[in-house]
Amino acid sequence: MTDIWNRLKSLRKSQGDARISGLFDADPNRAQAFSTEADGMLFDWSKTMIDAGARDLLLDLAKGANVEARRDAMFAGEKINETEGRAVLHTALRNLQASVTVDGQDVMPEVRRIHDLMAAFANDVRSGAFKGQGGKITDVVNIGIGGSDLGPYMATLAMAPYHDGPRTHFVSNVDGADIADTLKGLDPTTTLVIVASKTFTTIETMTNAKTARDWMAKSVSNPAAQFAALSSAVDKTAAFGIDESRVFGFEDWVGGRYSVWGPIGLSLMLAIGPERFDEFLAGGAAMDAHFRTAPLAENLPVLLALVGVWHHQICGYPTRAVLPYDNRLLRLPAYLQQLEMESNGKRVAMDGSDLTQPSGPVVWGEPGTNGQHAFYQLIHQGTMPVPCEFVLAARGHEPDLAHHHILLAANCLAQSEALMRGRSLDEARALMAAKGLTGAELDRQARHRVFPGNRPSTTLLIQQLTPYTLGQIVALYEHRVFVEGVILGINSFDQWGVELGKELALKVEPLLEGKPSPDHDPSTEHLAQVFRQMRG
Ligand SMILES: O=P(O)(O)OC[C@H]1O[C@H](O)[C@H](O)[C@@H](O)[C@@H]1O
Repeated sequence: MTDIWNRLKSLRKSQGDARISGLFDADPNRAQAFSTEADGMLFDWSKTMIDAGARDLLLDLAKGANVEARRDAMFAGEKINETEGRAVLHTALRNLQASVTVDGQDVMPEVRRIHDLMAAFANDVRSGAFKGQGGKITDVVNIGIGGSDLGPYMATLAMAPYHDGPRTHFVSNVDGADIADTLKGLDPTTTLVIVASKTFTTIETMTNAKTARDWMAKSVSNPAAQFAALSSAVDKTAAFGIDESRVFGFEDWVGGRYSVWGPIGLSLMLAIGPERFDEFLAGGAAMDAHFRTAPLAENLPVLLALVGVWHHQICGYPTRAVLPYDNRLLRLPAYLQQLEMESNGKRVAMDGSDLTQPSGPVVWGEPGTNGQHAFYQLIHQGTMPVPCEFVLAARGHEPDLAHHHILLAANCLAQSEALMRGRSLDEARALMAAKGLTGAELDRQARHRVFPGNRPSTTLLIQQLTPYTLGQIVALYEHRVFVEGVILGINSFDQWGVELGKELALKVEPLLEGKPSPDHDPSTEHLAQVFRQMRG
């Protein structure tokens, strides 16, 4: 492995100032050769500095890290999450016909049973067979945070054209503003509250759940009857008073940020109905099948991961931007931030040794075209390249607004072209000369208008954003994160890095209330003191 890493780094060095556009000049077939199609999607990774030599070495890296064996171990239910002693089987939630054993036990009958219970409940809510104390459920509030919020929230926004159920709302932040703003205007007698928490101990979620119960108790005699719970700690849900008929459980082998496929997806299922939800699962399952069977060189998650490794670990670009040209994928970047950074933002390898390569990159983004009018300035002319990952659907959902869609798509393609091509000093000078400038002023103005170009990007092109293609996209990114983690030797399925802050929050709370709380640093003590003064 060390040898392959070194060869990749020297290959990159040897590229010097070579330009991506030069790769196209050298290989007229590059656009096709560095585009990969699978199950109706196209991943174009030609606008990068990965040439045939780099591609082969990157594939060697994947082989050397035993990506295929680790993948098979994951699907087989082996306990690949070694620091928590758990299997990693979110894939089982979307492959309902599969047979999967954990500790020698077939887990699928229970997965199917819960799936069917959820579907029956969703149908009852949607039809009005399950009622609130004031009649048919009109609104659903999902209370959860992290993986118990980001997945269903992202997917529910993405699937807006398919909504034919109750309105859905999401509360995550412990900031009372979140729940106050959400509940304002809702009718407690026709609202269903879903408490989504894998552990059912997360303080933000429990605090919000109690506030929602108090809110409901002012209007209905039995608030708990309008609550449902999604959790892998089903014993704790009873203490909250939620009847077990509305408790949908899952096992600890479903990680929080991988949990949208099962009970945590209930709000999505309520919004679009169980049949559409199953199409979402089918899209994920199709990506699983592709990931398990396609050769590495044609395997979309593997290629996405290799492009990621190339840009971050080899080229040293610290971040990557995810830029969906699809307004309904508004929350995809936030969702991917958790998926990628919580999974691969780690400094030690599975065996506890220091990582020999940088951990995963910072991931960020916004939908296009909005980002163009905000931060693309830096992407085009800042000193640090930002690899961009564009996502685009060929068709929108508004036939009457097809001209909007063409304009949207034109912007997406134009951005990746501009990033690669840039604008030379000569071109900028010609522009300024055409405006009548001359001499030093022409030079000065021209320099501001130079675009260095040679900035890498990839484009994921899908036909249309449907439940099925959304499932494909989410599973694609999940497996990409997995492959990157395997290549880096990381356990992508724990998140110890979130613990310390949670622990300290419990100790800071008394400090803010002026109660004794030892062992804080002077800055924290001072901030708490001023905070108390400001509160009056
Ligand atoms: O679903 P819960 O148990 O409430 O957890 C919610 C979230 O909080 C934790 O701190 C983790 O960082 C996340 O991975 C998790 O998704």
